[in-house]
Amino acid sequence: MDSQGIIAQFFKKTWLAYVISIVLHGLANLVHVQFPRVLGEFTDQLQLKQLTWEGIVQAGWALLLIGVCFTVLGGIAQYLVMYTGRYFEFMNRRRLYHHFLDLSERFYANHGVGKLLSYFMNDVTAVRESISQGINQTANATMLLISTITMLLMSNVPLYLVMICIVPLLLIPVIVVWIGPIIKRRSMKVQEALSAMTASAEEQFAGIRVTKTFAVESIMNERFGETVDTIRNRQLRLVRMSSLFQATIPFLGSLSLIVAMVYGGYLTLQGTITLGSFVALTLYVRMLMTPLQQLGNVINVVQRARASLERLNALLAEKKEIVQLEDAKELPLDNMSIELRGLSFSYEELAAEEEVNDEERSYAGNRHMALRNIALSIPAGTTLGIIGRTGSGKTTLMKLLLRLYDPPPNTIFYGGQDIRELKLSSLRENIGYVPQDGFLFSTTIRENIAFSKRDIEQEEVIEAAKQAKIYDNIMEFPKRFDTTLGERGITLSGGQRQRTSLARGMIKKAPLLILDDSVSAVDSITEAEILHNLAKQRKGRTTIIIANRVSALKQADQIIVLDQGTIVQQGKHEQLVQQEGLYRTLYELQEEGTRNGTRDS
Ligand SMILES: Nc1ncnc2c1ncn2[C@@H]1O[C@H](COP(=O)(O)OP(=O)(O)OP(=O)(O)O)[C@@H](O)[C@H]1O
Repeated sequence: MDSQGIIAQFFKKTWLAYVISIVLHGLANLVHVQFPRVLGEFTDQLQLKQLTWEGIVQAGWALLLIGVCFTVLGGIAQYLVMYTGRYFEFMNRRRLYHHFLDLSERFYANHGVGKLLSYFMNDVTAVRESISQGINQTANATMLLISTITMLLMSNVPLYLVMICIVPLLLIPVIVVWIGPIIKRRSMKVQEALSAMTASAEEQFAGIRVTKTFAVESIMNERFGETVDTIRNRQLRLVRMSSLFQATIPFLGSLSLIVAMVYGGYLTLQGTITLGSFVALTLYVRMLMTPLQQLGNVINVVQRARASLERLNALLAEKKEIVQLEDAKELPLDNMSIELRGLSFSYEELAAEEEVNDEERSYAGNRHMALRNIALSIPAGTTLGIIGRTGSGKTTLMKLLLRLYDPPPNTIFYGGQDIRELKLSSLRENIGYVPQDGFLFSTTIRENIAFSKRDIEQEEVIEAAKQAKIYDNIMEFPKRFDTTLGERGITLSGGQRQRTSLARGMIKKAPLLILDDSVSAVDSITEAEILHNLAKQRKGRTTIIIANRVSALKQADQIIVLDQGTIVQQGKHEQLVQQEGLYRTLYELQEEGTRNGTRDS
């Protein structure tokens, strides 16, 4: 999307409001520029001693009428633009959120939440301000400029005097061209610093417990202070430039006024122009200063907003990494067998498709492979167990099965169909995935469990809670299933959170269920009960269980052992414990641990 993208779409919807507002601004200013004319005529009549009491009252009413009309028309025009500006925020925050939902796992792995919040808050607001203020003030200032100059030319003031008075104003475009880009650059730096601060604040709040338990408040305070200092320094640099710019424009206006006073005064003394013309001239030149100041302000704000607009457009131009084919197919639910053929994967993006130099190419060749040449068949309705050291690629394999990252073509098949040819919604709706760190939303327990099926019967929610062995805990909470979690409610323990998340996965009764180390935080007895319930519920359905404890995998139809992204052992529990290797080592260590634990107690 080009940099006009956001703005063009917005004006397409709101142009009428802006047209009305500009017309109203025009009318308001046409009325406003009558002010010097009325005063000029008043002065002439006063000097010629032709002024009567009725004349004074009439001039008073005329000025009052001018003031009221200007206020009402200008006020409505301003309201319209401000109102529409708020609509800009609403429209684009929704649009950004929609776009965020489309972005890939890789994008989120590389961008902190704080940074993304900054787009929502700071950048959208900066653009909105520039649109609202920009349009209001530009419309107002342009109309006032045009009408003031027209009135000046139509007045009795000689043309050469008008031309001499406005010479200093001709310097304005030169200054705009010089300072404008500097303001934009400095603004971009401020937005980046704000973004860094939001990201840092988000991280600091998320890690506040670690900070406190390690008693490193002062270090974190200093670290956060640095981000705030950066903002201050950059903002000061921006403010210095903006102020210089904004002060220069009225200064040039004042120069015009000085020329009008000195030269106009001289011509009045000489009798070349009347006193009324002199008053009108000085008032008109004074009147020119307001629109000039407004235009200076607009240019300032617009330059700042351009920096934000560029950031927003760059974000909106961020492409979806996972793309669904036009003729994508449904997941073959009648055959949920899974086949992995020579699957290798690295998180580092493929540089080969882009123009790269030799050094980068050799780096691409040496990419760290999270998975290497995985070949595996999981017949429909069976249970696969996966075990392996930390960082061996277990979660990566699951993310590829969900197509959160794109696997290479012809490497993952569901029922004989390449995963890349399947509809994303069909794939993900039919897979229940219980991740390691079961994130729960700040809503009720019921809504967390029934996350994918909001209108499901309460009995099913209860059944899922019982199967995941969280039911008894829930019944102890004051509002049971209606208990609110998170910020506004209670905090669950790690084990309770994990089991609630497990219930959320189990209630889906999906053709494929993946448990990614989902029972690690429960004791062995509860683990055995959960696995028993799971085996009953999942009979005839494909299930993948990743675990660090051998005990969780004993019943699996087949088990694979991953090490550094490769399958190093494969078979049933009974076979693997007979073989020399990682599985037996883990088994023996864990059995010994259990025996020691039992003896000690
Ligand atoms: N988003 C990512 N970007 C880059 N590298 C990643 C990313 N996620 C994981 N990795 C790397 O890929 C490798 C495999 O990670 P993975 O999370 O699949 O391991 P795992 O077996 O699930 O580990 P654990 O048991 O500790 O959860 C590791 O070397 C890890 O550092």
